[in-house]
Amino acid sequence: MKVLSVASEIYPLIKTGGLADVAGALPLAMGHHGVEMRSLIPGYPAVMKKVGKTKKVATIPSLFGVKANVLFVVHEGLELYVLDAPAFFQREGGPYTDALGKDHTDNWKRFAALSLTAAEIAAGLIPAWKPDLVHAHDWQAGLVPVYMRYGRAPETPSVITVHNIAFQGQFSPAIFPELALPPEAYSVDGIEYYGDVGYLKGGLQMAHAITTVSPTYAREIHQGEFGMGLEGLIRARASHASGIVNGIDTAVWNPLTDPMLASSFSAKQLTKRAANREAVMRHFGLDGDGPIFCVISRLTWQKGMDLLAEAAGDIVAQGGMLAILGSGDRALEGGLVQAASWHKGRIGVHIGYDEPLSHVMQAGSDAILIPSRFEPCGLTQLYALRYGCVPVVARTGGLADTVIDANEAALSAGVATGFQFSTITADGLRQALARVFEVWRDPDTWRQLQKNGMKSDVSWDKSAAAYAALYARLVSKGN
Ligand SMILES: Nc1ncnc2c1ncn2[C@@H]1O[C@H](COP(=O)(O)OP(=O)(O)O[C@H]2O[C@H](CO)[C@@H](O)[C@H](O)[C@H]2O)[C@@H](O)[C@H]1O
Repeated sequence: MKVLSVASEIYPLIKTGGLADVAGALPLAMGHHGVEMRSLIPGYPAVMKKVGKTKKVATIPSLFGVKANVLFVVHEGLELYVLDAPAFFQREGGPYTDALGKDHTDNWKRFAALSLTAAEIAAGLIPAWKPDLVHAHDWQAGLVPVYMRYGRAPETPSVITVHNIAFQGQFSPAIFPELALPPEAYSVDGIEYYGDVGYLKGGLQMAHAITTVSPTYAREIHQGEFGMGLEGLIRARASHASGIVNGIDTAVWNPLTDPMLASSFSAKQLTKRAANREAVMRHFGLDGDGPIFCVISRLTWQKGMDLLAEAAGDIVAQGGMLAILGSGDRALEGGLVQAASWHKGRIGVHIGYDEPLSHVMQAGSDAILIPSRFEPCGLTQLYALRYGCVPVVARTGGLADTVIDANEAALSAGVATGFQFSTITADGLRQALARVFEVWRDPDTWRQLQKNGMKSDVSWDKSAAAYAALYARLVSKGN
């Protein structure tokens, strides 16, 4: 079966968050399930530079008024169609923002262009490779099912995956006439969304199936608190929606072979984590001998980083250390930097994005803190499990589905892998930290937690099989 995946970022070419990891790992995992998955991605400068020599497979003379080519290349096992439309994608800055971090004002057009190209590929733009199904990710690809339904591929099944329903791609209705859609598309059954145009809304309405990245989040978004305005639509389409938990690329994230580590290790040689611990301490200027808690995150309200700032002093008071890597909200960044200046040698902050450092932190820290208010799946707890770094997580979304809390029952059954807390407040986090310190003081139990985590199946195997079954069902139905 041929499946076209459409995403606005893909590891290892361009990444701002977890979407890239999933978009980069899923195609490789699907290969083991008889699915030939190719990915359509925008030709940002970083992508064009890294892929090197490409082959032109299609030309679109006027894509919203600009000339575009579709290029094909195989990069690190990924079969890629790159949308080379310099007017849209050859820009300074990130995939969505300019060099100053401001959203491009024409993002609606840039990602409509990506989506329309995907629909054209579904309709046969590249005769040698016509997909049996198209899988769109997040709002940036939200219009893919819309263009397919209203265009020339209404029969080809489509799936949309929601990685975070908080990001919806909501734009002024003034853009509608420029989207090259028929007038009836601007309706409650189409892309109209509270008087605006909603890209994710349109995708959720039109896709043949909806998935999100964990079973718990799939249930949570039925409620207003989590659905963020889309809960009614999610409920109406519940019979077409499901949750499939993310896996991770266990070849990239392998503590035995990871070239980014100071020292490789396995569950049998946990003492070899020590060199990584030293590297973390050096990088963050830490000098204690208690447990190291790490945070690798966007520094935002979603991720509970204000709660972390409130509870940081408690970690130090109990003899722990804290290493924070992230960027995001300026006020939250400032609060954490200030905590570090108050607790020199105990709290270290690195504002920025650093992939190799994130690997070393997972390999050298004792625990990772993830106090998210909501978390569709979460990947850092999965990397942590694999690297013997014990996850301490809020009980929400995929965090609830992937970490087994170290309560008495789970500890005595020998299955606990981390700590969960359900009151997602600074006090809830403090209480969890008290439990963490208690177990930390018992090295045998702590080691057992690490080993259980390292044994957990965080690979794509099961989830790729679930996607393969979903694709097969949709394709065999005729849609
Ligand atoms: N400063 C930094 N330096 C280096 N690496 C950093 C970093 N900050 C974050 N990262 C990395 O970026 C990724 C973030 O993954 P998350 O699962 O937290 O996803 P995110 O919230 O971006 O995406 C959404 O999509 C994913 C994928 O479906 C869901 O898991 C998640 O719940 C949802 O919110 C991880 O690989 C992490 O290591």
